[in-house]
Amino acid sequence: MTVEATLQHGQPEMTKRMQLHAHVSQLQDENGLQYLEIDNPLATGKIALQGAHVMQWQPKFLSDPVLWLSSNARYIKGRSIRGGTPICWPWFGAHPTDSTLCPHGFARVIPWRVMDIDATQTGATRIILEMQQTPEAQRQLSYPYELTLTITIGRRLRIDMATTNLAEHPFVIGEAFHTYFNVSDISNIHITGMQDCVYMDKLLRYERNVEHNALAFDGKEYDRVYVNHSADCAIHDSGYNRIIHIAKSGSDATVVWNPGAEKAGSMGDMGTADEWRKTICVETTNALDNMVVINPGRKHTLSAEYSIETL
Ligand SMILES: O=P(O)(O)OC[C@H]1O[C@H](O)[C@H](O)[C@@H](O)[C@@H]1O
Repeated sequence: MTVEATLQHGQPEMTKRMQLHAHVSQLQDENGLQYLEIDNPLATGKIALQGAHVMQWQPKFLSDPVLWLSSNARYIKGRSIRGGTPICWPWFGAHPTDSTLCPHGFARVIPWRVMDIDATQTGATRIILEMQQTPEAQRQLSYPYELTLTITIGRRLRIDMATTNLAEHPFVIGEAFHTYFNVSDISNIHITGMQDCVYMDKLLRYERNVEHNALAFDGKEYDRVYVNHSADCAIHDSGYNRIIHIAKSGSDATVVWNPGAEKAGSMGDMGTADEWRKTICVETTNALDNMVVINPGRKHTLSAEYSIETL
């Protein structure tokens, strides 16, 4: 299959498969990209090693996936996959001084390597990945650091990203789990946990306002950064009769984004027709007012845990 055909159909063909653990296989696609497929008694999941990108997670007690994955996502070296949980690191949004560098940082398009796989006491699968120090990564950030991601796939999905400063000076990072949740329809949901919080509206030149209500969506683009927001939040979905709970730590901002019809239509990888209506990004973040300073020899961890309550 050619790259063009891959773009059109959204799902690349797998050419190699290798069992790494009782519940984990490693696959390689026709473009040379590697993936992990997880199937344990509690859940199934899929991770792209480019970007340490959780593409799919579905607890076995649920009939609908929790993460949204675009039907025309691109599976190409150096491109981020549209859907799942892209990792934004070491900056969020545009690079502060160099607009030629990858938006949301390079960690989402660099290959990561598997460091360890084990099973937890509850039967979940825990996978530890480390970002590779490729020339492309070094070109964009020259000082020494270590970046690891621990992904735990079970009835809950937990992601912990640890940044260790190996340099002799402090450094500052922006970061996020840019998670695309699967919802029945954007008009069926509301999000709680942001009431009384200050947000910066990216669509109004970062104007600040206070959020008074639960968040609701009318199909127009929505792009807000809730600053100084370290509380948990929840997506209430009256169509799927479920609540997605988002618990977090090491995060002082939350971004909520949906492109709306017009922008989705211009993006090229947001799926066909109204697929954009089936997702909302709720991003566990440190950005803008809440970037993180990491001192030499210190480690900072960003964590999110997603769980589902059926109604
Ligand atoms: O297209 P991407 O680089 O993945 O970014 C997609 C979106 O990510 C975030 O949520 C930002 O707040 C948006 O401004 C941006 O459009």
